[in-house]
Amino acid sequence: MAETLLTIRGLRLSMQSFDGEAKVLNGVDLTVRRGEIWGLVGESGCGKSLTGLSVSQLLPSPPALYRGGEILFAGRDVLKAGRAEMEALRGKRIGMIFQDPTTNLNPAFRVGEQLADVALSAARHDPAILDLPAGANARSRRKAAWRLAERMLESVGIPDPASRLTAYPHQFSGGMRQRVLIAMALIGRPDLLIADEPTTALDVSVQAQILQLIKQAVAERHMGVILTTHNLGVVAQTCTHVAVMYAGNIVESGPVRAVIGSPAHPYTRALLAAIPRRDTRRGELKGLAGQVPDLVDPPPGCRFAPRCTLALPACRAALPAALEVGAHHHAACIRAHEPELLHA
Ligand SMILES: Nc1ncnc2c1ncn2[C@@H]1O[C@H](COP(=O)(O)OP(=O)(O)OP(=O)(O)O)[C@@H](O)[C@H]1O
Repeated sequence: MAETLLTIRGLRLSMQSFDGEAKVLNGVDLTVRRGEIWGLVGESGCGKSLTGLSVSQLLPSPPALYRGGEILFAGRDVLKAGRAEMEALRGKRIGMIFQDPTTNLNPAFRVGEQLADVALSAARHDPAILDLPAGANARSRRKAAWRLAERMLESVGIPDPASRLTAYPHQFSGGMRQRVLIAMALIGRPDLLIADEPTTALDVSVQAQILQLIKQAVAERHMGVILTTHNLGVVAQTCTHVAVMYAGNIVESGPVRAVIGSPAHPYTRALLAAIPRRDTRRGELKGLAGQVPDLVDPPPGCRFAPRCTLALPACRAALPAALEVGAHHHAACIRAHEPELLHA
């Protein structure tokens, strides 16, 4: 089995708000190995982004308050890592791509400068990135970083990369800016890539190209990826594994084929049933009946129980444990072993 990169165990996170403490992650467990692309999927507000932001430790505290659990990466619990250590991990071993490329590129600087800066910062932790002899001076380091930036732009399919390095972000289309951000996230050769809704703002054909780039990067570099998305079509097309989140819990997880082909949790089944067949953005989640619960005062036991047509009194008594329903396939539902019922 491939090397484990990330283990999240029992992660509990609260966010302070005017109404009180919202219990936004309620014991999240997730393991990512090299070569795996994990889709984190679920309705808006279920905790997908906060899971990714917790791994990269990008949430200010307050409002974020970690109430338990651990996030093991590179032999370290990142919840206990200091600021400098986290900056080193983010610069080098964890790459990140976010939904809106405009907010992550500085409009005042040329794209090449921004890429070269990231390369130089990553090279502080891994000098091999610049492929220079030891003791190279600052000028040669800057030149090498610029050359690397050009190669990275080329690798993400930006035509005429040498001249594009001197352009400003506003001179790129949305899809091209997202490619630049992928280049930026990959330039430090990360082991883990966290891509938070990387294609939501893009049109369907550009979306497919960007997802293909992520798949290609995984094949070439053998990274692990966490990809958050509302779109089960994106998961089916891109991911090797999927974790379905509901109100701060992973309710079902496993290989994509198993989860989408034989969903064992009523929430996963409801999500799949809610995909409109003729939608051009196939796989986009539409609203389900009922609402995601208030997380300041969440329902006891299974948080999906108030919306679940199969709920029993026992579902409201305790948070259900994840049951194995197939090879590496788990569902946190006390009725997960009742296939006749679930497939009724
Ligand atoms: N800065 C914050 N302060 C208070 N609550 C927050 C903050 N950020 C997120 N939350 C709450 O935490 C919960 C989970 O948010 P998160 O952004 O992880 O959801 P998500 O599944 O990524 O949703 P989306 O798909 O809309 O991005 C939501 O109820 C949200 O309102």
